[in-house]
Amino acid sequence: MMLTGPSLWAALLACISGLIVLFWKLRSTSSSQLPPGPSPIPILGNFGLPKDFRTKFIRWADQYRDVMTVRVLGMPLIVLNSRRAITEIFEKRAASTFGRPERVMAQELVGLSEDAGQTSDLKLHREYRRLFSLAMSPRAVQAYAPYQIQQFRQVALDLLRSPAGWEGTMTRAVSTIAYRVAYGYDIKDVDDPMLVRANKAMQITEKIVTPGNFLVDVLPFLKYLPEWVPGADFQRTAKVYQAHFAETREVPFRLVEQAMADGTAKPSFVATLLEEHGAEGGQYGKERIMWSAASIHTGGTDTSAAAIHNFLAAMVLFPEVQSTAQAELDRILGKPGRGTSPPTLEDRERLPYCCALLQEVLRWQPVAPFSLPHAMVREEVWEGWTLPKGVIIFANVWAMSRDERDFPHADRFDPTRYLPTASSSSKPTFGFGFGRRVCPGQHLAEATLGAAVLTLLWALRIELPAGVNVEWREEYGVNRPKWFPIEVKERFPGAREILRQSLLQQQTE
Ligand code: HEM
Repeated sequence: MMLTGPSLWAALLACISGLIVLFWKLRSTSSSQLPPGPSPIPILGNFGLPKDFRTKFIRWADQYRDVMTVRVLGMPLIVLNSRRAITEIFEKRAASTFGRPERVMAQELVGLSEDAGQTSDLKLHREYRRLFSLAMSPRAVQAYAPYQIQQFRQVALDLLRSPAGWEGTMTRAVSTIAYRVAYGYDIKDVDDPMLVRANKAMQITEKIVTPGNFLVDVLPFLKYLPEWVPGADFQRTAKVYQAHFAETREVPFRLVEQAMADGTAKPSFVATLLEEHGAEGGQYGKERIMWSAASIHTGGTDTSAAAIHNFLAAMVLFPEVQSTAQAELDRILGKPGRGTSPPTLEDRERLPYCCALLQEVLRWQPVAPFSLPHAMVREEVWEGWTLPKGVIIFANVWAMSRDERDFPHADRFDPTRYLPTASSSSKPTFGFGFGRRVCPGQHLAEATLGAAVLTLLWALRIELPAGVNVEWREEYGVNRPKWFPIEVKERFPGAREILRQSLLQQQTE
């Protein structure tokens, strides 16, 4: 918490008033018909941060079925446990469930209420979604395919040289893709100030959206304290953060403007929108374009990197799946060797097993096991249960990914579940969220994952050293494995040389 030093009177008063507000809210919500749920542990609620919280959420989903209420610090949270509830509540009642939770520090004080992923302002959110649908459509993202492929050819070479560095190598590749897509900017290396600034912005975001880091989120009226009051140092911190976010948005945007003026701009999200709507951004204005471009790095980096880390874990834990995918590559593209070229994203449509493998990565270890929280913007009643205005509501994606009715032997990594057959067309995919908030970067993300899957499987054989276990981080947010050692070999003699040559050739094109 950022309340330190001689803040004590203010804090004490704040705490007492806060508790009154909390209990008042609690009383008023508990009098309505909330969905059933596990009995709350007084004050702490259901989240004593149990080690096995995922198992708990599966058990609760079995017990309470479609929709349940869990309580954190006595406050109710609604959880949707089934596809039926998601269709009925997140999709059919999307206008009521599209909000985001209120976060005083992040949104009001740091100013992220204008952020595409955080705003609950209907008009603003619509504008962002229109910008994304223009410049992130399946067609628009095709322009970035060569660059995505190029990045993963480099990743394959880096893995051969330094397998232990896989986490950083893959994360750097997706950050680089994000900057190229957003601004046409090529990140030079890990010390590139553009990347350092963006990574710091991501760290700040994580800090300010994590519940419990700032007392002002629990006791919102503290936001009225002027910054000179002892203990109100969060006000100064908020200003520093706000300035950092503004710089992160503005510096690369100005570079695109300059490059467009010089006639040297590369294709990018910002360049596309400024070309389409004029230098001032037309009906949207520059500000909206600036904010939406910034969310490509914030929304797309950690998530895409985690999905690729999960892919790597699947390949070493299920080597027979790795072999089957490689057999498909060889059958369709021809035996690799001298005179052949690595796959491109256009090959995806001829490679159903590799595409199914990608979907299975997102099911087997969903990147966001509880998706992102939405908030009710108005009250709804569903099957007799009240979903009150203002309440946080989220999807139990983890339990759905482990539902044996949809996915027999759900812990097994089995791409055949998603092969294009009559029965697989009804298999749920839920890795990218729901309703009006569904991830606008899905097509870009799938192409990035596709580039990783095709390139790495074509060039490399990746294995787990004997006796090594793969474990997952027990976090509520992004789901990814802990670091583990890997062994990486060329899958055929000359793979390294072909990758190098293809990169040289791409540079001259
Ligand atoms: C494998 C990679 C990715 C995964 C698994 C993923 C997943 C998600 C999920 C679960 C949500 C929340 C949806 C909801 O609230 O219902 C989301 C939202 C979002 N994602 Fe992604 N995402 C990925 C990549 C990307 C990329 C590449 C971008 C770049 C444009 C992006 C931009 C966003 C934005 C801006 C939002 C907020 C949308 C809104 O609130 O309206 N994501 N994503």
